Amino acid sequence: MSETNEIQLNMMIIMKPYVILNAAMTLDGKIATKTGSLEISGKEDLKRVHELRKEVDGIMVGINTVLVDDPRLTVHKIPSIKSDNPIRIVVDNQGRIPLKSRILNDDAQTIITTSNKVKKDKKSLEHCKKLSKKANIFHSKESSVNLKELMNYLYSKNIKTLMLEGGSTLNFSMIKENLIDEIRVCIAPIVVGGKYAKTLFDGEGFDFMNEAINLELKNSYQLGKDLILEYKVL
Ligand SMILES: NC(=O)c1ccc[n+]([C@@H]2O[C@H](COP(=O)([O-])OP(=O)(O)OC[C@H]3O[C@@H](n4cnc5c(N)ncnc54)[C@H](O)[C@@H]3O)[C@@H](O)[C@H]2O)c1
Ligand SMILES: Nc1nc(=O)c(N)c(NC[C@H](O)[C@H](O)[C@H](O)COP(=O)(O)O)[nH]1
Repeated sequence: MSETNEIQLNMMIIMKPYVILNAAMTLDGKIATKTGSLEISGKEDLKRVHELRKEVDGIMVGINTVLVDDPRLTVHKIPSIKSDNPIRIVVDNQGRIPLKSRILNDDAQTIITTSNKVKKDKKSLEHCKKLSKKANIFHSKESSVNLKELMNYLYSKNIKTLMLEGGSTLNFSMIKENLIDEIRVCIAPIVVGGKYAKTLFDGEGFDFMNEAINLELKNSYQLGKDLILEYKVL
């Protein structure tokens, strides 16, 4: 894993963490069913995911993943100690994380990143005040979190390697901004279908194939019943 790299923000060259997107999907590319049910990968894959969580400095998800899954984002499926847990980051424009969410527990530090929508709404502002007792808050000045600015902020907080764990909307925003360095995907031998089920990348998508992000397959192997594919983003 190369540790750091550079990006351009407002004509300036800034530093960002090395970002690995990790996800589990069905053969038909779904990362959850339309109801949010998500037991996709096998126990061997979950161990691989937790080994990766242990290796990185930070782990990031979008607000919908927190609302749907209530994840801990800690290392708990392999032997570990508290200091193995990466710093957790949630991209949450309006500061909607419920105070009882497991991501706010004491097992690791949490950074919540919000947008200028918070300052325009009294209720959000009050909720964010409560959240700030349990997490650090990064306020983006724009109406949707500026991901390049966020990457630079995380780098300044010593997060040199970052695992991105979804969901589909944040995955697309991150790849569109050229912020992902590597993709590791677990393909489970199942099919669920459903046009409303989330896929690995949703968001608005590109209009033309010539806008597609190019990848290079670096490694592939079978793990239990699943297939692991590792790509470098070109
Ligand atoms: N199988 C897997 O590996 C896996 C992993 C994680 C999540 N999931 C699933 O993904 C689903 C959630 O995905 P989703 O797409 O609904 O939501 P998401 O988790 O990607 O969160 C998206 C939200 O983040 C906020 N956001 C703020 N700034 C943003 C920006 N710059 N770009 C993008 N988003 C920004 C917005 O409110 C946006 O709606 C859940 O069902 C979850 O179970 C699956
Ligand atoms: N590798 C993998 N296989 C799956 O079958 C699946 N559904 C996920 N999904 C990841 C998602 O981010 C979940 O929200 C967390 O895995 C929740 O669990 P934690 O308490 O954080 O361990 N990941």
